[in-house]
Amino acid sequence: MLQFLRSLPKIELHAHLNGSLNIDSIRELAAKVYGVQTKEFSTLCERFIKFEKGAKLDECFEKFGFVHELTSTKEGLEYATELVIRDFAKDNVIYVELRTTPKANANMSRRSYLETVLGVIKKKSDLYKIKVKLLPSINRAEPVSVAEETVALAVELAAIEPEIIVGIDFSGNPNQGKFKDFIPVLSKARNHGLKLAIHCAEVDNQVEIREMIRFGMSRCGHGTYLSDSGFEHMKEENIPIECCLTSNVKSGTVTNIGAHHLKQLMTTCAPKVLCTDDSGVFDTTLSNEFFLATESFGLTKSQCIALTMEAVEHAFATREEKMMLKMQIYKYTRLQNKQNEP
Ligand SMILES: CNc1ncnc2c1ncn2[C@@H]1O[C@H](COP(=O)(O)O)[C@@H](O)[C@H]1O
Ligand SMILES: [Zn+2]
Repeated sequence: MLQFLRSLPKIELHAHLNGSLNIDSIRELAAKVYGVQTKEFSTLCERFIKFEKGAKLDECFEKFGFVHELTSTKEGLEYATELVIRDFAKDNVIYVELRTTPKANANMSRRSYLETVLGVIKKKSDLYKIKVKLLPSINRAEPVSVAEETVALAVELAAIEPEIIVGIDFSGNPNQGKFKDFIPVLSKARNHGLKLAIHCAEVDNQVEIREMIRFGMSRCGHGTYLSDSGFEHMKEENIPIECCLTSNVKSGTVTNIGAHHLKQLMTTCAPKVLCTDDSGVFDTTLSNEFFLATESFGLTKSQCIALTMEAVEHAFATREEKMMLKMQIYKYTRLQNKQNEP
């Protein structure tokens, strides 16, 4: 099964750039760009992917600082972006939507941050035979003024690269910031044609969940604490829940894999996609997330293929791109069927 899942051409719709750098790539990045190969660094790397039982979501957010240091220079960010693209491609992901929060520091403005990531996507996608889109992220823990700058940049750059910048991600620590404050800036993004992927119901805040549902979104990140009527609403509106199994379990928002809402989404035939969230921090791959789903919920190979096709449907891609992706998946499944013929 694992071999089948690794070779299956896959679609990744929920991946944070800085969270997707796996431990080997972090070491590679540190060595190549900064020449770091000390023992202390190795200890930091090991601590990075270690989660104590009963970890809290807040602890995850402290981990990002480690990678953010390594991507705080243009060179570091460039190489990190390439490594993340390479690693998804290695796992046979044929289409990935990367999301990332533009950060300003002494080395880069938010504009140059986004332009740097965009530049690498343009230069490297063909090399790794993977289609890459970019969703600039709004970090809800930061002031609204930062979100306004991010959306203004996204709108401007999307006009130049409409095939790459296709939406906005609303993320960050759900225990910080108020969704309501971001409604005007998110509306602006939507009015300019950008799709919205919103982290919604990652924690149990029913007032905010209702505000988000009322506002609307193209895709829902996590959806863990949606009420029954919330789940129904998402189904009626054909809004998929981006399910991130390992992320939810390791960060403690879901008590154990068996309790994950993917099970309910499967039984009710509600729209859903399987994603990694932060494959580096949570030490996983998309193949691994599928494998977990097969082990925990008994998903068959054909259900995994159907889930992949469903992800194509919900991708922020053009009709032509979706056709191409479906063809690639179909080709693989036909080959599999042939090989299994007696
Ligand atoms: C675990 N669940 C999650 N919930 C909410 N936001 C998350 C997240 N995982 C990651 N991020 C958001 O993505 C950033 C890292 O990637 P970038 O620096 O933007 O590339 C985090 O700092 C956080 O803002
Ligand atoms: Zn996320």
